Amino acid sequence: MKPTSTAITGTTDPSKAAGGAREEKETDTPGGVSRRRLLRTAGAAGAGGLALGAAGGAVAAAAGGDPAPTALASVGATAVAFHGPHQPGITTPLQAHGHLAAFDLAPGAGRKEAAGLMRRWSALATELMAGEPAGTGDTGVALDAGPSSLTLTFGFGHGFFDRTGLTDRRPGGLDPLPLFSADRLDPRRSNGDLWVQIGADDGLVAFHALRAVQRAAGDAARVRWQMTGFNRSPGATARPMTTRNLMGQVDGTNNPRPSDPDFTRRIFVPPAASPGAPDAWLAGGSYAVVRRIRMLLDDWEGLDPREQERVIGRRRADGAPLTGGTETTPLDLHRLGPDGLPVIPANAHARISAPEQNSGAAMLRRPFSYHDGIGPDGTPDAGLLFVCWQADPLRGFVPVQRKLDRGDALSPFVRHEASGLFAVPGGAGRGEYVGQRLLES
Ligand SMILES: C=CC1=C(C)c2cc3[nH]c(cc4nc(cc5[nH]c(cc1n2)c(C)c5CCC(=O)O)C(CCC(=O)O)=C4C)c(C)c3C=C
Ligand SMILES: [Fe+2]
Repeated sequence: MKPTSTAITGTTDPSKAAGGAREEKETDTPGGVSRRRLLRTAGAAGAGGLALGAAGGAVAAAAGGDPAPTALASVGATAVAFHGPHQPGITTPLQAHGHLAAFDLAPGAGRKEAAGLMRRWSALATELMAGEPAGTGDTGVALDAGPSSLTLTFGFGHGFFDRTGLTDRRPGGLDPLPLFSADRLDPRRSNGDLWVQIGADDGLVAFHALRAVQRAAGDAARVRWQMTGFNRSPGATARPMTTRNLMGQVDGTNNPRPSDPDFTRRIFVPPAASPGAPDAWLAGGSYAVVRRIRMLLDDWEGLDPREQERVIGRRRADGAPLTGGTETTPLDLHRLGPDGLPVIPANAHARISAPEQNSGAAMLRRPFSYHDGIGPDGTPDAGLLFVCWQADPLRGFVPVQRKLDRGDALSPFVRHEASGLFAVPGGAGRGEYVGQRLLES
């Protein structure tokens, strides 16, 4: 099916918005329409503010001809840049579809094979994120679609450094996370030598990228685990909103914002004190903590909605604090109710996890919901693929989770089932691959 669109809002890539100033080769779809041309059409329409009717393609088809290519909807046309100071997929707005995958280097594979793999994956990410096919052997799954905000993000786990003979370059932030008392972790679905996060606003584009990543791994690495998640689709709500999780809560309100003065310091690894420091290669990178957190939805949904709100400390309808205001009003942690007790309970999740309760510890939460079917007892295997980003896990996830583990009102309704910690290198410059500064040092 050819893409049609109802409105075009342009892309995040100025070269596309300008109507295809880029030089890459064009590739033909089976219908004879170049994907490159489709993207250019979208960009040109976006630049001119043109709105196209969804019926356009249907009219052409009814006339018996091959329908003229029409511009992609803005959802499909939006492209995220792969090259830059930081990898994509960290500050990129949440996408509707996500895949997380961990790989282990294959027996016998070492630094040379790891470097080759990162070179291949970086080239692949550059193509796919621009809406290009994955080289000559493309599977065709995404042929009709634009980049759809696709991002690919790559990280290294603890074992990667031993396997590649780079143990002395392993950053301290990769020391294993402590085991928390409520953890019920499955080691087969935890950690891994390499980690890939894929996000896109189209399910086929996301799957296509996952499959291409797996194929490009070749003999160098094997999938250790893979998880699939989702978020709200762009355009599903009347106005852009913070997404909801599967408990129905507005989730992500009090995230650090790129406009915050301390955002970069909190989320990205600073330049090393000396160029020879073991983790100098990680400057501009970040650490991702990944947790598969199952929600015990039957228990949660059995709770009175007012009790649900006290568990979090925010209203379910709009995410506003129980102390009043709107979603973005700060929590008033000191306000007492007529009973003399805090309006936001002492064990409310938002209170316990707030930076002011944790010596300023903060992280950028960027999760996907997941649903992996319904068990024989009727229980949904559903919850949150919790992904959070920070410059140092010991000043982000760890102290907050330690505190949540001791007395979070949400704990009886969730179960941490898998965990991963990955060092995510800074972004690649043009002609560079992700991790090159480590692997070729
Ligand atoms: C260790 C870190 C955290 C885990 C694990 C975690 C799990 C988790 N959270 C929710 C739902 C909500 N969390 C909210 C806020 C919030 N959560 C964390 C940290 C972890 N959450 C932080 C740092 C914050 C921000 C606190 C603040 O500054 O106010 C909220 C409120 C809305 C918001 O700010 O996003 C909700 C809702 C679930 C369901 C969950 C595990 C499944
Ligand atoms: Fe939370």
